[in-house]
Amino acid sequence: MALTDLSASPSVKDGLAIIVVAAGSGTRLGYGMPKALVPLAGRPILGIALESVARALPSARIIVTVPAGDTELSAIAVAHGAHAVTGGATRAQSVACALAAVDCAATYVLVHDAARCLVPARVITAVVAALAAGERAVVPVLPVNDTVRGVDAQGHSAGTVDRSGLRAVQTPQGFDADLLVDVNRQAGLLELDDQGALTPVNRVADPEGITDDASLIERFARHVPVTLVAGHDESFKITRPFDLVTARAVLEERAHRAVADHVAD
Ligand SMILES: Nc1ccn([C@@H]2O[C@H](COP(=O)(O)OP(=O)(O)OP(=O)(O)O)[C@@H](O)[C@H]2O)c(=O)n1
Ligand SMILES: C[C@](O)(CO)[C@H](O)COP(=O)(O)O
Repeated sequence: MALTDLSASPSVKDGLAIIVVAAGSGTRLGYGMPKALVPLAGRPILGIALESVARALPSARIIVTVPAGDTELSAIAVAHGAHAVTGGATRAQSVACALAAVDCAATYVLVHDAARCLVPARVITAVVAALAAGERAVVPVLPVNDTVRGVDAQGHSAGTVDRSGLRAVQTPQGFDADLLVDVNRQAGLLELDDQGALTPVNRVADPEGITDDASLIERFARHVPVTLVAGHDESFKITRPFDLVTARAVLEERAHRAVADHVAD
């Protein structure tokens, strides 16, 4: 399918920056290296994530967060035309580090997990299209597939939760750039230094309950609606070892499809 390069459209061009957060340690994956460096079908997760982003947004500026002291992920970022910055102790702090490095010309900022490296282009373009249409905070979501149950302090069931009103949240999440900077400042994740430049604040912990970027909007800019768009099964986050099995299967399926499409042409 030919995709329109939304990042080259007059309303979006020059104004779109995408932050790819890759500074996590990957503890739950258990490879003893940053998750974004773990190979998937012979290529590091970060490289695959950056290719997914570039397929949808060939003209966008990309900022990648990397762990302190890293050289390998930075080299991958630079090889893909992105800019690498050292991230923070938590995901939210890493986003703040990247925001401080986004130049002030940005109108829109997308924040994407490197760990969701197989995100289809159509999800990214749906987020950008919603921003270009005037939405200020956009989140891709999926319905919840399983029955969801609460647990009490003893570990017993506290009853079934009505999942018809629940959605599982993915990335990239898209924002009006000024709004995202503003809520990061209100949350104490960013501040202005003596020269008036945005600087990340080293914190012991994140503000409570802030697990994604849109939570900051809901906490600190309640008047701004968070718009939901359709996510995708293939945007799942590689978190535990079994997710690598799924990711390999997705890549194999895509390779088969590409061969079949080529033969049919
Ligand atoms: N200090 C951090 C923590 C996380 N991330 C990024 O945020 C995304 C989602 O985080 P998660 O899946 O929790 O990654 P890790 O923190 O690496 O995983 P774990 O909790 O298992 O260590 C990942 O792309 C990760 O690299 C980041 O940039 N900086
Ligand atoms: C931001 C996120 O991908 C939304 O689902 C997710 O919350 C990040 O993962 P974490 O395990 O909560 O750090």
